[in-house]
Amino acid sequence: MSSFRVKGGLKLKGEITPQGAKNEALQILCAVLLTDDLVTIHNIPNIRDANKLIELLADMGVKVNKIGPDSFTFQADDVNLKYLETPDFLKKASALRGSVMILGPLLARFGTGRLSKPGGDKIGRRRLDTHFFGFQKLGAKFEYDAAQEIYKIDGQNLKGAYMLLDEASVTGTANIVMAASMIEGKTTIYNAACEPYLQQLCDMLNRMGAKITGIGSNLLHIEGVKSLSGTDHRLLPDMIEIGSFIGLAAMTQSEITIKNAQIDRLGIIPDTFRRMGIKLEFRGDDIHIPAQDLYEIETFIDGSILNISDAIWPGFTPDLLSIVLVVATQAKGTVLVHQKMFESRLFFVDKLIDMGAQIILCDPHRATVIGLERKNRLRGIRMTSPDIRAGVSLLIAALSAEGTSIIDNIEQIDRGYQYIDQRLNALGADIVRLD
Ligand SMILES: CC(=O)N[C@H]1[C@@H](OP(=O)(O)OP(=O)(O)OC[C@H]2O[C@@H](n3ccc(=O)[nH]c3=O)[C@H](O)[C@@H]2O)O[C@H](CO)[C@@H](O)[C@@H]1O
Ligand SMILES: C=C(OP(=O)(O)O)C(=O)O
Repeated sequence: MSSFRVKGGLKLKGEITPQGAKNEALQILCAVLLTDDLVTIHNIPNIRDANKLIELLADMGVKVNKIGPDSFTFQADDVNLKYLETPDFLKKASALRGSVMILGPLLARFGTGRLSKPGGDKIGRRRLDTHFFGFQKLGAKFEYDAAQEIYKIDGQNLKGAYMLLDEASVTGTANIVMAASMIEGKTTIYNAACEPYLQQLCDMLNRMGAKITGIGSNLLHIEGVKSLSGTDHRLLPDMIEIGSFIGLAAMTQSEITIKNAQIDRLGIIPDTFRRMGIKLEFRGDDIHIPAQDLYEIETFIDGSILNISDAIWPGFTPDLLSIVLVVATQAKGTVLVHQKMFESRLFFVDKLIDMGAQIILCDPHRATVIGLERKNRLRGIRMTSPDIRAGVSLLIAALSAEGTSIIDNIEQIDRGYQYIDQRLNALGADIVRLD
């Protein structure tokens, strides 16, 4: 288990370029299984989850070649389906959440798929029902071996169908879209997730020869095709990393410019930080955050306390609520953070309270933060990172705190933020990795 030693209280300054998007990478990497042609992907972040998925694909027989610092080619022309039965596959697949999206491509292309319970953050119940409901609608047979925790999915001659998803699951929609793109007939998915990463996946599949319309909406139409061909794809900048850097700049009173942020794909994220009183300036496609002594959280029009909650896209992503929460600890004003999707994502506030923050955890889903207005600094402490986004929030808290903090279990942070210590140190932070 590795740790970060973080010296607090330093102001950062400079430019930072966001990495390629983690959650897009996981969808796009799985899509390489849909064709025996060459697929080239650029801007792949060097993070644990992407690397583990690339390794898994290689173990399945996909030919993987690194052709640039963040560019890879993939060719799935000789997939070893027998490998799916091995304990090695089941162990590796369960190490990350994104591996679940190999099922759709495997089903469409080979009529079969196997997976052990996928990993990812322990941030509450993370059911997969929507994925299997969708596959079943297409005619697949689903079996869950509870003793071994293995999901089995089989189905030759699948046929397109109409389906109304029980929830707009992000990875579920990606999985069903990939399965439906290469089977007979027309599939309609209503209540589909529609976030930018899914739009990117659908655009990529269309470039490969798929026929998907309704992209960007919650009603997708997919006309199945017989085969898909190779393509070239570039991942978007990671919007969660961008939000994290906005929060970091505000908390540490730093002047930071986030380069090439693809602002048009960030949805409601910039305005949500603006509601917290953080000044953001768009300079072309860069986001400039000036050093701010104090930021004041808005109230609602009637004067009542601001409530920031997550919602499916185009609502505010749940992955940035932990950042919002930590940023609020030094603001002027009060905010109610309501994490509707996940029931275990707010427990990390006890660490912020130990650091001196004023937070009332109302219940597992809601926390009220009363900003300290910088009258008191947070204090550096030793703490453990429970999940990827709480981990980065604790890192932001530690960077703004008085004294030194140790953050343990930083493998969680490494899951989704590439070279975060080196990149922030280049802006003037003092973070030491202790192995
Ligand atoms: C690898 C990946 O891409 N992970 C992301 C993906 O996870 P993932 O695809 O696993 O998340 P889902 O969209 O399936 O659902 C997330 C949670 O929200 C609940 N839910 C979902 C939809 C809905 O309409 N109502 C509802 O309550 C689900 O029951 C579940 O507990 O999307 C999540 C929601 O944006 C993000 O937090 C994850 O970072
Ligand atoms: C929860 C997240 O990731 P995963 O779905 O991979 O656990 C996240 O990226 O915030």
